[in-house]
Amino acid sequence: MAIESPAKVIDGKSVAKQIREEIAVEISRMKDAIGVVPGLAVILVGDRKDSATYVRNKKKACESVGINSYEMHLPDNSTEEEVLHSITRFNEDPSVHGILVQLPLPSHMNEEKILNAVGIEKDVDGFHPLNIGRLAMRGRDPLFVPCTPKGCIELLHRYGIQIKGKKAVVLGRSNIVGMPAALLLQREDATVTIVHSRTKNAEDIIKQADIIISAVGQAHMVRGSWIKPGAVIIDVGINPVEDPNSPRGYRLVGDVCYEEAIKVASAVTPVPGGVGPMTIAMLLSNTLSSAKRVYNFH
Ligand SMILES: NC(=O)C1=CN([C@@H]2O[C@H](COP(=O)(O)OP(=O)(O)OC[C@H]3O[C@@H](n4cnc5c(N)ncnc54)[C@H](OP(=O)(O)O)[C@@H]3O)[C@@H](O)[C@H]2O)C=CC1
Ligand SMILES: Nc1nc(=O)c2c([nH]1)NC[C@@H]1CN(c3ccc(C(=O)N[C@@H](CCC(=O)O)C(=O)O)cc3)C=[N+]21
Repeated sequence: MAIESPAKVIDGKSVAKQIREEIAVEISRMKDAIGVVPGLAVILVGDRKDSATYVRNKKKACESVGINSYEMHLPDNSTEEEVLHSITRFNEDPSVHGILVQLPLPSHMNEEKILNAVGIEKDVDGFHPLNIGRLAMRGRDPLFVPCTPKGCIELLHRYGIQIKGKKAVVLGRSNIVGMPAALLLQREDATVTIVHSRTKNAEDIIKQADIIISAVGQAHMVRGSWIKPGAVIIDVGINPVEDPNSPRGYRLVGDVCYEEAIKVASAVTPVPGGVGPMTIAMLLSNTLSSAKRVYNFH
């Protein structure tokens, strides 16, 4: 009987902690040398509970590494002009090096118009079309790479997983995760296929992948039988499922059926504790590089 080698858990939580420690060292080095402390501004519109939690976590993470954080909380019924006004203020404020507009915005707002207003040199989310355009072009470099896809690639690098020449499948094509993740994998010389809601035979395509990055937002969609033995799985999905045994009444699971995947794959990220903490670590990293760029400090 063949002995299955157990899949390796890709521990995003501990890698993120290590990255935060590296960032903290850099921040104190910069403060000592030139007296500058990086600043991140977060704009939150409305009262979505999940968004409020994310914003709180980002603030805590800033504090833990020594980044100044500024928060603008606007009510759900604010006008687009009010949001644009806060963005302009932060664009002009020299103590702010990164601006993040928490998504989703209330449905009456034009997301494109609002995200375009963030100065590209402070766009630490990497959502500005000019940043995405540069990410897509050969020989060009964006000022900032979107945090979640960057966190996925960073996990692969830190676990010594080769990307070059590999077959990668990305599930999902959103502007904030799937599409930039596919662009990044391609820049790393993977051969990339994107699966979305209109894809036929998704299972067959996924089964060929050496590397899977999943960002569809469908609990447990990817089953163990869809995975090639030895594949590496980065599960971005964060999906609440009912769980009467959990104090909140629900728990979070990924897009991939973890219990099945761990038996087939060579490495898997858990949810929670995988990509989520990396997203926040990359946001801190982008904010630090933004401040370094302003002062030409290396
Ligand atoms: N860990 C982290 O840091 C982060 C996690 N997330 C999580 O990642 C997930 C995806 O987020 P986001 O990209 O914003 O989501 P979106 O809803 O914007 O995009 C989902 C994508 O998945 C595709 N899709 C949906 N259902 C299926 C299906 N059954 N088969 C194949 N493709 C499908 C959609 O296809 P189509 O384009 O055809 O509609 C779309 O491209 C969510 O669970 C979210 O909570 C998001 C951001 C950060
Ligand atoms: N402008 C903008 N930028 C974003 O980057 C952005 C956004 N809007 N809107 C929402 C999504 C979602 N997102 C997450 C970040 C961290 C965790 C995270 O840290 N999760 C933990 C814990 C989750 C928990 O327990 O609640 C984990 O997976 O271990 C999750 C999700 C960033 N997003």
